[in-house]
Amino acid sequence: MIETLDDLDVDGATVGVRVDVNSPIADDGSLADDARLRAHVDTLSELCERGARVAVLAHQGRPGGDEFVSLESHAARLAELLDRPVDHVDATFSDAARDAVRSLEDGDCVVLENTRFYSEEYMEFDPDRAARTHLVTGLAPVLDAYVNDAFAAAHRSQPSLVGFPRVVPGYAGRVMEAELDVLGSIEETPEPRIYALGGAKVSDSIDVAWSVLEKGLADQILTTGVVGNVFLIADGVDLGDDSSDFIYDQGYWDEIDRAADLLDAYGEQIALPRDVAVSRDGDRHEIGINTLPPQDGEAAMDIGTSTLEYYRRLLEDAGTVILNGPAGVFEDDTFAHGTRELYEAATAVPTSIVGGGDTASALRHLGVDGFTHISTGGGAALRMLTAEPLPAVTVLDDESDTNG
Ligand SMILES: Nc1ncnc2c1ncn2[C@@H]1O[C@H](COP(=O)(O)OP(=O)(O)OP(=O)(O)O)[C@@H](O)[C@H]1O
Ligand SMILES: O=C(O)[C@H](O)COP(=O)(O)O
Repeated sequence: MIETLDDLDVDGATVGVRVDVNSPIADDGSLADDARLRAHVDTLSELCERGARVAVLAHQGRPGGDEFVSLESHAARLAELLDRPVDHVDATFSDAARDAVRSLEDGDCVVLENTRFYSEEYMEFDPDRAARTHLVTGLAPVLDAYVNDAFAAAHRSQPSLVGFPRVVPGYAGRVMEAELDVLGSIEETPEPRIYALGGAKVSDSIDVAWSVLEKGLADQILTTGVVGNVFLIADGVDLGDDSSDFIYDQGYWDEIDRAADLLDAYGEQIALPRDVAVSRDGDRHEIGINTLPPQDGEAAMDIGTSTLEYYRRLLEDAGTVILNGPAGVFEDDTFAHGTRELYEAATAVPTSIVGGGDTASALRHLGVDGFTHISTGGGAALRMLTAEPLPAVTVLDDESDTNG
């Protein structure tokens, strides 16, 4: 049983709080979206109000990427959201970091620097080895407790996620608790259970499809987005050179064979698009599967109206729907229709769960709400939706008996 903030004697304790505020970054280096920061406000406010001294740990971006930046602007935004001063220190486990943490008063909060500025944090370790990294051995001596609220990163076994609970009593924060409550009991959600898999991460979606069909978790899979296009090609549909080239360029050509194997094994449970939308003379133009391929220069950018009608009918009988990935290129208004309508229809299902950080921001952008649960996690949510354990959760669970 994982311990939560309810089990933590907070008053005057110095608490390291791992959050996931990995966010889109604008060209000028500022935060382009604060949704992930907002998600952690409850945990951080509660700890500060209960008198903890809070040291926030987080990563941002990946080494070498455009979004690999300091957490300075995250700290400034957190100060606004928490309505209290939040300092930023440009160190994570050095003397400067320890001094900043030691000088906290009850209710104070400091954001330490991007954990991934240190190479070990971008490696995966087992928890014992992670506990011996510089990050953990450097910072743990000034912490009385460790709270993991970073559900969206819990599929990574990186030091700041799995190392601390080995050496400091570990607890789940409020985001982690809520996510585990919903996603940890997928098997108990009402049946029939439909998984709607779209977006562009084709290999991840095929992994999920295999796993949930094999385990009997899914009664039906609805395919959309690039995932749907790959399944159509696997089923022998000629989507034309533009869609095929796109799939090839994205490195997903081999996935067509995996999709074909899946169709052989579970074809009756996998629904494929019945039409697609392309851009013709600057307008949306829908083409039925039987009249494909499209003209040169036309790629399948969205599911069409017949597909939506078909999928809506299937959703009418569902007890649970689990959605991941947009149904089309939702960033372009012309092709946002499929995503908006499919997700809208899903809100009428008794239990509707959305996995995926990018999907969540798409829904905000499209103004669709009313789901039972929208996960803060992308990869982490996908892994839980297949009922697979997350390393950062497993270690909290393993250590909970030894918490003081
Ligand atoms: N038919 C299509 N052709 C090309 N791109 C598409 C198509 N359908 C969807 N996409 C693209 O897929 C992208 C989103 O896919 P992705 O798999 O990253 O979503 P996600 O699951 O929400 O991500 P995350 O798991 O990070 O939350 C969008 O940028 C969208 O434009
Ligand atoms: O955005 C995410 O999915 C998490 O923050 C994990 O980031 P990563 O995929 O770079 O490890």
